[in-house]
Amino acid sequence: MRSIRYWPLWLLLCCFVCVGEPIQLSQSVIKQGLTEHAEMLEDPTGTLTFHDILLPRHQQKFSSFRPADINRGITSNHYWLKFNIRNDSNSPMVWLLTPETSYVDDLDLYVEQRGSWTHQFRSDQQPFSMRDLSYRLLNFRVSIGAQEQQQVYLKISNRTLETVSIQAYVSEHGAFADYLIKENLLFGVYYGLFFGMAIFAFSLWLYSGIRTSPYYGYFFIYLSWTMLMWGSLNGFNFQFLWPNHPWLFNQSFHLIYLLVAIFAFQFSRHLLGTKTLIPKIDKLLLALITVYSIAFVLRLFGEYDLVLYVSFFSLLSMAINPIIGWLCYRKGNRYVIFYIAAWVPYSLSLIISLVSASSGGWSQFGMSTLHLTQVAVLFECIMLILAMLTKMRHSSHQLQAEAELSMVDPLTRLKNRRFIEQCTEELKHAKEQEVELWVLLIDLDFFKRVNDEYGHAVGDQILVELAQILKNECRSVDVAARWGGEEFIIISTVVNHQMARIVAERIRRVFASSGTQLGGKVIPHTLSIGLAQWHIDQNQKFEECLKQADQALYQAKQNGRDQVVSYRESDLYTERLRQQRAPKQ
Ligand SMILES: Nc1nc2c(ncn2[C@@H]2O[C@H](COP(=O)(O)OP(=O)(O)OP(=O)(O)O)[C@@H](O)[C@H]2O)c(=O)[nH]1
Repeated sequence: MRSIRYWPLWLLLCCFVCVGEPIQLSQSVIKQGLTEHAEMLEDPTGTLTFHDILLPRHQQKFSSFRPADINRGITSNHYWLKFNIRNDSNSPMVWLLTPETSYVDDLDLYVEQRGSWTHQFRSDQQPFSMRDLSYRLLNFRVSIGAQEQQQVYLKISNRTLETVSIQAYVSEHGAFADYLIKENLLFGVYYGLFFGMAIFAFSLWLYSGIRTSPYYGYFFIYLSWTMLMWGSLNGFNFQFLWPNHPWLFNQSFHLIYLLVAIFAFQFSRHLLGTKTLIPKIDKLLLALITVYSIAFVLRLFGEYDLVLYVSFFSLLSMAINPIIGWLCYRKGNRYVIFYIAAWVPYSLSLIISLVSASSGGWSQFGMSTLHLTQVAVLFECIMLILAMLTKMRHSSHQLQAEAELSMVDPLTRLKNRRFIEQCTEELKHAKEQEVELWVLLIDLDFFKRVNDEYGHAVGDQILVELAQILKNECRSVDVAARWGGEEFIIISTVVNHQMARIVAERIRRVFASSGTQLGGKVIPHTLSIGLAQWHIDQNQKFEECLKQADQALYQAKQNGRDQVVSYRESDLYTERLRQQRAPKQ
């Protein structure tokens, strides 16, 4: 009671107490920080009232507010700042006060105006519309007369544990309006880039197949939560997304941190393929994802303090991503280089921001390190997109190589049947090129005997030697392939039947004259060839032509082997054969 009785006296006294250099208000004052201008007092119990603060015993506890005092770590203590504002001009002015962070709970402003104190209260528990200025951060608007000095007390308090910055900024109202245009432009570009990347990632996800490239999906979700995280930290979520839901704004921070970490790890697992490359680390990531998911659910059930620490840890734990990238790089994942480049700056700035925010007095820069982290996250996302595109290119090369391999016969290294089936489609274009296409169906004579007599390995060797002869005798425009077993095929683009026969005869002759060496012995061998023209210009199907070549080959075998028979010579014979084999009516 005594203190209240004498408070006008204290008030008078306080007006003369020096609290550092007053802030000289002018049109160049934009976001003037309070360090070096203010004094501060910490109230660990949060019980001091404004009247208590005015008492000499509390006034004595005020100390100058230095940059190292800005970050208070994780706390729910209350803080008082006192400072003076002067308007030396001849006209009245309006000044604004804004805190450094969007997530401070309550602000009380006491301003001494012509001998009496006015009190204003702002809270992030109030709907956004209650703010003086439609601005992403809490704000006060105060008038000051010409040639006037005002003494100001600002109380900063949080209702729950939180990382606390007690920095606040003073701006001249008109100058702030100009500044706001630039700030909005900058944030517009910033979020525009994020939106662009999100749409790009989503499109790539749909384009590359939702199941085949899940990392695009995880990246898209990670990017979306990252955007929301910075939207919350900058205060835009409350301003634009849910202005009438302060509860949601306050609760969303830690939940979003957890979701960012969960999807960053899910994305990393799928992009890097940690499950196969580094299975132990993959299990660690899965364990972290599980812990963060549990924390997420606990917060939904109201657990606060534990989830707060887990959510900060979840952000911090993302700093292991460059190490994971490095481990995968060592295992041969070369496209990971962009992934590492993405995470190194982001991880470093994230560590600096989180450590300085959660351990008071460590940094001189308050929460301004968050700006650095915001730039780093933009760079990170660009690099991650490059990492994904590189992986996609890498995978398509791999697929191409696999596809090519699947069309090669492993024994002879010639193309195989699958290749012929595929390329006959493409060869249909030869129709316009006015060339004749000839199919040579080649079959070794009495090959079973060779296998039985000399063994399968020798049989294989003969097949390889024949393949080499086919490669040598074919031109680059022709296609030679192993059709299956001891049967080979050539599709040749020679000009006429005579030339086709010459090619076929040459193959037959070279093979017959070059017996296979086995020890000091030479194994003789021959082959037969069935030749048929593929009348592609008459829309003849390849299968039909193949049947004709097969009939010619059949006749070559019937005629005693080691010879070339063209379908034109054999057609009458095969027609007869077909009639003989046709079921009787
Ligand atoms: N060594 C080896 N033999 C093969 C391979 N593929 C098929 N063969 C053999 O080729 C032989 C083909 O025998 P057949 O179809 O009876 O024909 P052939 O003995 O050559 O008699 P004709 O064709 O009538 O002259 C079989 O013994 C198959 O085992 C292979 O990749 N390697």
